[in-house]
Amino acid sequence: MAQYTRISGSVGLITLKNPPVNALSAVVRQGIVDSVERALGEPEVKCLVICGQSGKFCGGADIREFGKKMTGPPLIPVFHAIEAAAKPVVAAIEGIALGGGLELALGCHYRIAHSKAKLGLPEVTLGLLPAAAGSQRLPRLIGVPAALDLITTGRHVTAAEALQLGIVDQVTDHNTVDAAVKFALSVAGQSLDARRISTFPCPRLSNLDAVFEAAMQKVRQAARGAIAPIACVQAVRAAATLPYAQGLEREKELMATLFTSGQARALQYSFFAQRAVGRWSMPSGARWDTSKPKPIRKAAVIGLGTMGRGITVGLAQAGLSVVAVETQEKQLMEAKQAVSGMLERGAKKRGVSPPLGNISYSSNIKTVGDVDLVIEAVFEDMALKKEVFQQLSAVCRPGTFLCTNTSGLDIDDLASQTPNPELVVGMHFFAPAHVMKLLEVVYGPRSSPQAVATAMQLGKVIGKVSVAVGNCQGFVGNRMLSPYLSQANFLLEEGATPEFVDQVLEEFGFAMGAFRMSDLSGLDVGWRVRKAAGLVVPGQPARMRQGCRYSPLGDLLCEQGRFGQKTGSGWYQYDKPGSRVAKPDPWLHSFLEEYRTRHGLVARRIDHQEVLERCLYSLINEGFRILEEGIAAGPEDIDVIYVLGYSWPRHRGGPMFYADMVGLTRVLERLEFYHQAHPDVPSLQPCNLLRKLVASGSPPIHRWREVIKKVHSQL
Ligand SMILES: C[C@H](O)[C@H](C)C(=O)SCCNC(=O)CCNC(=O)[C@H](O)C(C)(C)COP(=O)([O-])OP(=O)([O-])OC[C@H]1O[C@@H](n2cnc3c(N)ncnc32)[C@H](O)[C@@H]1OP(=O)([O-])[O-]
Repeated sequence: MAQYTRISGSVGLITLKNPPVNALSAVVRQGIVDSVERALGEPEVKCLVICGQSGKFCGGADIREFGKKMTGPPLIPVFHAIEAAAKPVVAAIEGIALGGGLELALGCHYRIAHSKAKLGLPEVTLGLLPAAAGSQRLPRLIGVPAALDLITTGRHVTAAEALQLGIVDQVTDHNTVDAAVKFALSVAGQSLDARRISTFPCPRLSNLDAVFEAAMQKVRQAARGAIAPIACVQAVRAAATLPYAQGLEREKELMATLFTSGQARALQYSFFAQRAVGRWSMPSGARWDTSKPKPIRKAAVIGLGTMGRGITVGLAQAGLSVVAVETQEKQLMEAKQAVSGMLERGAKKRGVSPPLGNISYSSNIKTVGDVDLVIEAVFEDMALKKEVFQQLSAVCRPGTFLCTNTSGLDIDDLASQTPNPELVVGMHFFAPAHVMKLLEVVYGPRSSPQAVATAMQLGKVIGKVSVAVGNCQGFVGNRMLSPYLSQANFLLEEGATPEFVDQVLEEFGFAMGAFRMSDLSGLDVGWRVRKAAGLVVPGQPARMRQGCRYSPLGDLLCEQGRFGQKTGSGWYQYDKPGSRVAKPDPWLHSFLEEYRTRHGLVARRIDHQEVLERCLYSLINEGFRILEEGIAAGPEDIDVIYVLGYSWPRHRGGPMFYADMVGLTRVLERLEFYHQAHPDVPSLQPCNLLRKLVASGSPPIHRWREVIKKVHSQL
């Protein structure tokens, strides 16, 4: 709702009330209409102030209403009524003014913001564009280049930057409503003709076409197939080239193409999925709201390689006291320098001083005796990790949580090295650890709900989106990646090239296809994992392991020292070791031909559809197995992991959402088709849960948890 009160005798105060972010739901919109009418009708009232309850102005349109039948007054006429008002209307912006919230403020005649407020038009991140005249008013107020930047990126700006850009008229450190009331009284009775933004001419640009061509090129490159950023550029162009009313029509047309698009649904699903994963649960029944986390004030990081350094930076930046341990003196000095550098660069970007004092460095593991939680990040070797856990059990005080950054080793096996396995969980960070948003929190069968709650809470404190998953080889992300990469290798055996497979996957929206990604992370990483799993042993049949098809292509490249970017060659050729520009490698093409001949394989023509379906459906099928086993509680967990950790294109929602969009019947049919052609590839054999979902009429994704619960209760 929107509450109307009269204050200071002649000020009409309208307070938006719709927790948690005062979104512009139908009721709130109607409340604004009624309150503005009332204030304009009361002669005593000389001016109006609009604010939001609980220190938040407005989070925009109510996303929960999207996809439902529209009720209540539409936003544009509401904002026009405010702009047309004969009495000054001042927006008192506290906390947030985002999307429709900022558009409401742009409809007002003046904007006063608190210094801590964040403002922006993030609609593009939801697959939309600012559709309450924001794409027409903002360019008129701040100019085309600045408006293009804010609208195509959706980034939030601080109050200080908003003042500098001209979005707000004043910034205060004090009570914003009081400041707005004082300001409103000071301008009451003055002409408002120069304050109605929709009447402003859009600032002219001598190189208008060049500006828009550059903007369009930039968004097309970054979009990877997303359509909203392109529509955003077109809407701002309308503002720069058309009269306001026509521009508004264009905005409406463009929004209509986006609103019902699959991409908008995928991005809004992703928005809520990232919030839903915080409401975690375990098969034991333990849940986010019944398990109390322990506060972590002091933490330790063991092993200061690339991951350990990033984790240390993340903890220190979040204000924790950190003990950073590296037993190799030389490595310790290098790490200290690297960490300090990362902290200084981060602090400079945020305009704060670097928290260098939060970290103490040591080469002696005995110095972690008084910490609340330890994150082990040593080399990915089980024997070494077990040794570290034994040492930690000896030096840490009782109750210290012991966490490991392993990317797929057995958490419970590590827990067995300690007297308190209930205090052991996995905290799987993604490189670079101080940048990537995702944190996979992995619980073993003996991990306590409090240990999970503590790790999830710590993830939130250091700015991560944490997802709680069960212990299994490769956890969720890497486990699903394995069939995806196997299919990519099998496709090479059958006639495809790395360039073709990668092109198909990058057109789908991945930042990098399977082979460019492997070259980046290093082919030797997977080789070590396969060796540890006993898959690379001389004397085994070349292309079979335990009765299943196996491709030794990656092993053969590693045996020749082709580890990817780091060695200057892998699936692609690079100018020199460390170079990032992948070039097709004639040597690899002849190697593949020779390999096929040696194994009696005949290359055949493989099309886009087959590459996409075999790589993605085998990955999705593994996702269904993970849901069936209860390793992930719901499809949202898997989708958030893939969007934030494995560059699954956000505008496709995630693997499970994509399966829902394609249609489960189709996914099942295609898996059956490919499994029939490749009976020795178990990852193509449709998972029972998928069959059950199809048999129960392929319910929409938000109802899968019910079917999963039923399946678990029958187990
Ligand atoms: C016409 C117009 O042009 C168009 C078409 C539009 O306007 S489109 C809409 C444009 N607006 C946005 O893109 C802003 C989206 N929101 C955010 O970016 C963030 O939420 C936040 C505002 C910066 C707060 O972050 P937070 O970290 O403090 O808390 P939270 O956990 O994120 O959010 C707290 C709770 O609020 C819910 N929530 C947040 N914003 C919401 C919104 N706009 N509508 C409905 N619910 C919303 C959210 O789901 C969560 O619920 P629950 O999980 O507790 O049940």
